[in-house]
Amino acid sequence: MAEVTADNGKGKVKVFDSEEEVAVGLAKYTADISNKITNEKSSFTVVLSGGSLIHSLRKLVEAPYIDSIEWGKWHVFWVDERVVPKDHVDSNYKLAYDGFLSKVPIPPGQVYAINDALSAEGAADDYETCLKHLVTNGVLHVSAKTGFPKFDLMLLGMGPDGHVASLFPGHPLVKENKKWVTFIKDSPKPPPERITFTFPVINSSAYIAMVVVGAGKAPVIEATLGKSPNSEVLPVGMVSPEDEMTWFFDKQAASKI
Ligand SMILES: O=C(O)[C@H](O)[C@@H](O)[C@H](O)[C@H](O)COP(=O)(O)O
Repeated sequence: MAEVTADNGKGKVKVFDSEEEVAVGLAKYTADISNKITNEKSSFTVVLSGGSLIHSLRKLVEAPYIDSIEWGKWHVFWVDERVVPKDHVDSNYKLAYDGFLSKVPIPPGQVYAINDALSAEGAADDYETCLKHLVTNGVLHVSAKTGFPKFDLMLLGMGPDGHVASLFPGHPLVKENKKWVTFIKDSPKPPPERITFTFPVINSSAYIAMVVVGAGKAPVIEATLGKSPNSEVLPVGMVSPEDEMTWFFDKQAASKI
C-alpha cells in the first residue's frame, strides 16, 4: 500500500493510491483510536458526517475490526443532519444505518439520531438538550479549554465548495460561537433544512479525521493546504481539533498539494 504521511502544520496528511486504500487506512485509524479510548474510558463518543464518508467506513465492519472493536462502548452522533424523516433517502441517519450501523453491534440506545418529528429549530434545540443530558450523566465530557462538549472522534467529509457539517462558505452560521447545535433553512446543498454542530463544538473534539477523495475536491484542498493558501478561509480550513487532526486523501484529492 502506498501511503505517505506528512505533517504540514495543519495536521497529519495521509495520501493513499486510491479510495479503496483510503478506506483501509481509515478503518485502521478508527480502530486504533477506538482501542485507545475504550481502554481508558467506559464510553467512546464518535461523530459522523453524511456524504461519501459512510462508504469509506466499509472496511470497519469487516475482519479483523468487526470482532476486535469494543462496539458496546460506542456512542454515535451526527455532525449534521437533514430535517427529513429517518427513513427518507436524504437522511444522514438512514445513510449511516444502511451502510454502517446496521452491521455492527452498537446498542441502539447509544445511537443519537435527530428527532424527526420536530421543525429544524426544534430539532436543533432537542439535539443540544440531548448532548447536555449526556454531559450530566458522564457519557460526554466537556473541554476544560472551551466549555463545549469534547467528542472523542469526528469522522468528517468535505464538500467540493469547502463546507463541513452544514457550515457553508460565507454563511453566517460559520461564526456561531454560543450554541452547540444550530439549524439552517437555506442550505445551498439540498435539502435546505438541516441541523448542524457549530465550530466551537467541532474544534473542541479530541481527534478529527477529514476524509476527502476525488479530483473535484483538489482545488479546495490546494486553497486550504497548498503552498500559498487562499486568503479566504473556507470552513474546512477552520477545522482544528484540540488533540489531533488527520487528513485522508486519495491521490486525486491531493494532486495539487
Ligand atoms: O451534506 C451532508 O449531509 C454532510 O454531512 C456534508 O457535510 C458532507 O460530509 C459533505 O457534503 C461531503 O459530502 P461528500 O463527501 O459526499 O461530497
